[in-house]
Amino acid sequence: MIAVSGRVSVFGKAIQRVISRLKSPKKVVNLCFIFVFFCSTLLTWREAVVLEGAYVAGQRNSLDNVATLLDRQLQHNIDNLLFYRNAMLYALQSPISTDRTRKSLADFDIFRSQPFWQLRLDLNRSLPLSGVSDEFVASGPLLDRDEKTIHTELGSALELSYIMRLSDRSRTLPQRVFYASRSGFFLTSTPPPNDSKIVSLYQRLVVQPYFSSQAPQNNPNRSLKWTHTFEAGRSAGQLVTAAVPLDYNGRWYGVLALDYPVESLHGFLQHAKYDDHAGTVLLYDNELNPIASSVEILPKQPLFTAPELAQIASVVTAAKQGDRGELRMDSRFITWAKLNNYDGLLVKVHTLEEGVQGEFGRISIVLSVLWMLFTLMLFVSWVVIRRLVNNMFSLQQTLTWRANYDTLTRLYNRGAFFELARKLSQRCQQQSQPFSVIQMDLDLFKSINDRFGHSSGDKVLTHASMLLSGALRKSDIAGRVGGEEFCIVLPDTTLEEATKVAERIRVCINSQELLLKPGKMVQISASFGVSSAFEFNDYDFERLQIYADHRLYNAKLNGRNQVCNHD
Ligand SMILES: Nc1nc2c(ncn2[C@@H]2O[C@H](COP(=O)(O)OP(=O)(O)OP(=O)(O)O)[C@@H](O)[C@H]2O)c(=O)[nH]1
Repeated sequence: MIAVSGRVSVFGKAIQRVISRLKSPKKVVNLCFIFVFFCSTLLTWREAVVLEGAYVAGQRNSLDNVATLLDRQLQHNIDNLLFYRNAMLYALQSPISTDRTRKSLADFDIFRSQPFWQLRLDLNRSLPLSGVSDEFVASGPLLDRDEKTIHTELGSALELSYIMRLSDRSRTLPQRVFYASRSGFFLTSTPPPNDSKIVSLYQRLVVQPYFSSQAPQNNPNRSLKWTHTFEAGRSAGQLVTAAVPLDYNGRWYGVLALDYPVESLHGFLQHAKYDDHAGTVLLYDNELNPIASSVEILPKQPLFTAPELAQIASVVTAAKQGDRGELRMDSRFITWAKLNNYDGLLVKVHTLEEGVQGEFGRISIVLSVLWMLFTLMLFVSWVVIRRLVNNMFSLQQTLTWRANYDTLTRLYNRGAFFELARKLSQRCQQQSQPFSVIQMDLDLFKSINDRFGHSSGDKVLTHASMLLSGALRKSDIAGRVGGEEFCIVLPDTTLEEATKVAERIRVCINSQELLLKPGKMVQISASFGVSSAFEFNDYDFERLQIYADHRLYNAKLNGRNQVCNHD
């Protein structure tokens, strides 16, 4: 406790020392206000930093919610897709032969050369298999109707058609699931009627990149691949597809895939619940082509220019799946998230206008306004206090001046003059220098007052003191010691030199005529008494002043307007 109070007092003393060094109170006031301004700005800035952190976290959470929701949905669908592949693999491994499958396979053998055909086990509980002719298959470079495996594959697909029929259709993200076989048939969750469209449908399935990309030479890892049938500026008919190959016993049978129409992704983003509902969420593919967005109609101008997209790409290319991040782009705040179950990017763009309208924007505005108000108040109080301090300072200076000077003649008054004269005499004594005193009195001053009035007398006093000051060196000092009596001390000056100075002043005063009233010129004169320290071997100022006064009296007696330096 003692140590703490000791430290505080040391600190207080240090502050006092600094303040005492800053002699001007104006400087102290300026310093105090700068300190308060600096502290308030620092606090506001700290609040702004905290607020910004909360804003960034809010934006990140907002996008995270959408990313997690989309990821969960995609994960569920991909799990289903892999389940369908496993079901096909089990069926290929252990085919089930029932009357119905045998009948369907027999139908296939009958219809296989027709341009299109359809097999269905149970109208209510399974989906139809739709197929094309042997001739069509023979013409496709990736197609192959292998006689040894075709029946087993068809049987397995018929089994799958039961399972696919059971799948839940009430999904947040509408999609289509299908199996496209290299053997010239397909099974889809959105089956076509048994008509000529089957051929064009199958044709479309097997020419798309999601089919060809699953050929062993194109996908040696046999992994899931995402592909897009994408056309910039057009969303109708565009698809985002996840596809897995179906391989068994060294043969590539076909592709199991699910595709999302871009509209369904669009709808998903529009209805996804994210906290602030402000900003635009966009889904990009791995080449940063926009696929879907949370706004109904995207602005005609792309949201990002090519260099901005390149900037985003440079940040996200090194990122792994599931990574999140943010960056600032002019006035926009961009948050991005790489999805776990899709090799694309989810981006949220939050503009400055949206930010200002949001909660954080409002708090920031209030904070800025408060800071500005405080700064304004601080400035106003600074102006007022500075004015007060200025007034006090000039009042103090006036009082100090009045305490030391005579207001009429602007020479030292008696008290201040005697104090200074004493110090000067002591200094000269210490340095064994000569020291002289001149006592001066205006001649017949009373008659000037009587003839011309008191104010004219004042004018004469002012005039005489001005001539007196002008005749002195810098080291000499003069003071008004009585009504029309003046005293001058001259350090480092002998009696002879002082007498010369007195004579010079006398001549100066007497040589000029003074206009006291219109047409009334007067010539004034003064008498002088001079004494010096060497002469009396005495440096006591009061005594020297008395000697000089005595000699002044002699000068008056001898007829005035003269200098007397002896008794
Ligand atoms: N106008 C004016 N008169 C002053 C002031 N102080 C003193 N006096 C007047 O100065 C006069 C001094 O008169 P005296 O002491 O009789 O001396 P004198 O008339 O100068 O005559 P001698 O000294 O003998 O030459 C008085 O009448 C004072 O009233 C002042 O500040 N202003």
